[in-house]
Amino acid sequence: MDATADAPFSLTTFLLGPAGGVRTRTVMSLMSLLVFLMFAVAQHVEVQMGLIDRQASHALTVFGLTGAVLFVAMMRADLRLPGIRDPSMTVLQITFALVAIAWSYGIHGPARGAVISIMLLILVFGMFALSPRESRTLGWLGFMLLSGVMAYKTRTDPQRYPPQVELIHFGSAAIIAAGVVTLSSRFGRLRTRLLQQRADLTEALERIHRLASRDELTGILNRRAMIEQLTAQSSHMQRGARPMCLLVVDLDHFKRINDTFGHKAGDLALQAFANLATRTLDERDVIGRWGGEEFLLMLPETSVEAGIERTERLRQAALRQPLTDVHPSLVITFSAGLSPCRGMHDIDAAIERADQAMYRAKTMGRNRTELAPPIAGA
Ligand SMILES: Nc1nc2c(ncn2[C@@H]2O[C@H](COP(=O)(O)OP(=O)(O)OP(=O)(O)O)[C@@H](O)[C@H]2O)c(=O)[nH]1
Repeated sequence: MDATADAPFSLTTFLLGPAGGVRTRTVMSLMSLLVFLMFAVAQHVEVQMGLIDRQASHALTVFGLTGAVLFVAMMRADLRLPGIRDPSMTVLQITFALVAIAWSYGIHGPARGAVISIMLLILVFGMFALSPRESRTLGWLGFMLLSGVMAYKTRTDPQRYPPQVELIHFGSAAIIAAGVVTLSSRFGRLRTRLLQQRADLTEALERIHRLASRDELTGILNRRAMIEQLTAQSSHMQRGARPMCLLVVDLDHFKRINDTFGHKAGDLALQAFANLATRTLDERDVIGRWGGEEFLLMLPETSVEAGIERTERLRQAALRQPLTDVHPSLVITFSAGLSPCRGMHDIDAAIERADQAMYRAKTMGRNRTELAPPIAGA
């Protein structure tokens, strides 16, 4: 491999352009220039063998090589022609090649049969880059150009292009054109189906990811995704991030809401609380549904004092926002337990401490926050 390929002012970059689209297109156009060069050599040999007229061959060679060099220059300069969106100008390049092929047919005399198969090759290559409509149009264009040259030559040079032979060649060209048209339609359908399948697959993967990480009712993280977040944050702590606080929140007398207003109202209350917490807490805070009417909140890089202050903010916000959709005076309150978490090894223990503090808040009358007792030896 060329070690200088991507260096800022390397020869490769100078000649072929920066790595990426421009370089790929330049290399492709260089390859078609190479094909035109090979044709020029082949024609030269045919001239030597007396099969082609020297002047006619010369004119075609100049036409082919000039065009191919121009395409290389346009690709290298990333030049866009007005009205052509495709930076490779595939339609234009193939049209140019088809004109050269038809011209070549007109000068090749006895060796002209081979020219028809080269037209097929060009059209089949085009199918991979073009839309079915473009492929079909170019298929017909190639056929028309060849037929035009055949008709012209049978009139002007019937000795070398006898009508009977040209009829057979015309039939071959017609079969090729019909084949290209049919194949391009099938190929187009296949491509559309593949694109659709890819879009479906991407959507299904996104859905699976959502289902695997989100709580279906509230849309916040589920327990599994919450554990992942806790693990990620504690590894940040290992790399020097400040300690985090964990908060266990349990909605008060939730059974009563269900029993009084129905299960659907209970669901609404859970959604309302999840929304409120997401809106009220800091952007970096993460909330997950831990189970039933219990939530776990992770407050990264947060001191105990700041954690208490944030929990209080949430509690006050809940008091100010009655669940009017269910009942005008229905207010959700919660009991919470807060505990600092010292790292990866402390996650389970910190959740347990916060849980116990939350139960203490329940026994102390609910609608309050309790702090877990300091950790022995910390
Ligand atoms: N509507 C609804 N209810 C749920 C859901 N998950 C759990 N619950 C209900 O939440 C209630 C929890 O009741 P309890 O554990 O007795 O607690 P509580 O009534 O909140 O009382 P305290 O926690 O002591 O304040 C039960 O009635 C569960 O059925 C849910 O997804 N939707």
